[in-house]
Amino acid sequence: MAAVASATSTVPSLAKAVQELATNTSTTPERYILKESTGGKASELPYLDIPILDLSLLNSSSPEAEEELKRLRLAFSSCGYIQAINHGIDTSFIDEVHDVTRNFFSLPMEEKKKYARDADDIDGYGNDTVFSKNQTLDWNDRLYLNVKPENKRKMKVWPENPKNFRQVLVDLTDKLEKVNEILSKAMAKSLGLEEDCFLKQYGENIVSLTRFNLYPPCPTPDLVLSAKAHGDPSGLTYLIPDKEVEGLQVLKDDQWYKVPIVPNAINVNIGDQLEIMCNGIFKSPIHRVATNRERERMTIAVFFTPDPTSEIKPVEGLIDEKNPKLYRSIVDYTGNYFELFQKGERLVNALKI
Ligand SMILES: O=C(O)CCC(=O)C(=O)O
Ligand SMILES: [Fe+2]
Repeated sequence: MAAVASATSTVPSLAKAVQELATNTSTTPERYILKESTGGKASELPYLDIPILDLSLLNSSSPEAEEELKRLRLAFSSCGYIQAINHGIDTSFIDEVHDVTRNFFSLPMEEKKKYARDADDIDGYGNDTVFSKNQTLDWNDRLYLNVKPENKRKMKVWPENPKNFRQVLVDLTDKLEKVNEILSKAMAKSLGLEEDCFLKQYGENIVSLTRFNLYPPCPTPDLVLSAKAHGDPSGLTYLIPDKEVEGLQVLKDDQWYKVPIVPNAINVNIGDQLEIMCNGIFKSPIHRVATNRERERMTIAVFFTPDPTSEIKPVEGLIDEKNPKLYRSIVDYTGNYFELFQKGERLVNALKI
């Protein structure tokens, strides 16, 4: 699920990867079975009409730029998601990202376990962090890596196999950081604000972490989720979706919707910290990941998050007599997020005034 945790697991991590459990195609271990219904079969849910935004226009002075900024504002304030196209990242590079992800997860288990996360850590290869005995677990294996700032990299869990893995991850982060700058400025402009106002709140050292997700087929898809409902604790989240297999679902007006796959698009969603900075104008969407009986799914989620020492608060320019401040300020949102998440609550809501 969500971006980051300073959480420590109170129960040792699972011995078996979901990938290993998935080789038993008839039963799902009890620990993964949801106690409440998912609200209907994934295949029967409607699609969410997520606006497709041309990022090359946002960054231009063309007459269409103004129109695209309006669409950006509308998208982020209604569903909290966009499908970003013309983002400046070549299809051949996205293919390379998919290839290194697939090649890593296809390695023999002993090889992958060389990069296993420690029980009390978040970085590395593993599965759902276990906090309590009755927690329902997510049907997912993941490789979680802090990339920025550089001194937060735990190189012992950075794969050296496939050979180009590390370089691809660093390049992906650099490319998306540029996109993040363009989008953060465009978001500010779309609200009539000074263009650096969100980026400033990221502070000295922007945090970037990547989560490589593997969602193996699941024998009981209607009873199991690959990621429980959550909002991301990030500023913005960039998801490189699987090219063929859907799974992401978004909650809007109390209804779950499927997110369609748009060729070459990157899904971008508002995280909780940007919702606070925007004083609630842009919404951090609740989303989850469904399982699939037949097909494996792989995604790559890149989170950009403010420096944990930076104070996050609603931007002054959005506050006046008619529009009061709606959230209290917070330092280290991410570090405070997980405690409430485990209780089924949201920190972003707890900060509401
Ligand atoms: O894989 C997906 O579709 C979404 C993953 C996600 O929501 C997350 O990693 O926070
Ligand atoms: Fe997420």
